[in-house]
Amino acid sequence: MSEPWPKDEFERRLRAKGTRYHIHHPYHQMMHNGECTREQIQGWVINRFYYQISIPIKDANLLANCPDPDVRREWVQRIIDHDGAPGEVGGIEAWLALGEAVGVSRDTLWSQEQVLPGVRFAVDAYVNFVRRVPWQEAACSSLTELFAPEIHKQRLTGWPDHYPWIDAEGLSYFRKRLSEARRDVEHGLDLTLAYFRTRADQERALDILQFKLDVLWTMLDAMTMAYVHHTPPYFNCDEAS
Ligand SMILES: O=C(O)c1cc(C(=O)O)c2c(n1)C(=O)C(=O)c1cc(C(=O)O)[nH]c1-2
Repeated sequence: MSEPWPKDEFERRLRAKGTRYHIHHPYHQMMHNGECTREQIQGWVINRFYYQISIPIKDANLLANCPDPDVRREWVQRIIDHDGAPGEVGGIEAWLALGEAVGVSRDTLWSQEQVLPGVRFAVDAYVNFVRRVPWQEAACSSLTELFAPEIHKQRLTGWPDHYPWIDAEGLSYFRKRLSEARRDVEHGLDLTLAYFRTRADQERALDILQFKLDVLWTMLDAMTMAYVHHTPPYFNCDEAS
């Protein structure tokens, strides 16, 4: 059997997975290059809302499987980050404001009527994965956040120039996530480096991270089919045909 990688090499291999992050997906590149139509931006915001509201449910499932109070005390902050607290706007509320800034009402977002089947399947696969695996594997699956600060930064710097019709106030979600993602990923990475010790474990961790990268990538594939190629099934397609 192969020797385990030293921690720094294991971490390097996890970080190397960034080449498969959805920042490189053509839909994301279009968005970043200012090539998206209003409908394509709106479609992304509508579909990503399903991810946003599923994240706290995913984290509640991890907590439900975790017997360690120290980990739970730290992890529960992720739910509060999204749901908010007295005097503190949460991520879900910030995403609703993003919706309004791009011309999508709160009711439309909450209705989930325009969530594409492929997006729903991908997000549900993530929540169900976390529900059924040991909590340490669930923690590892959050590590795509290693690569998230860069993508949030890109939006904060690029969108005001490319999409002046979007009220800049609406971008506060991305600002908020910059610091939260950095903190979360430190915790998630420490847990992962400590738990996955044998070479087989470490390879399993890389597979888990790849699964999560695939979730994010697949969401954008579904959006590409609907909003770039106008391929059914998507919201309104009956009327369009
Ligand atoms: O906008 C993005 O590209 C992006 C990516 C990710 C990610 O990498 O999973 C998350 C988020 N945003 C995000 O806002 C967020 O709250 C979040 C939580 C998690 C997670 O897996 O627990 N990922 C992400």
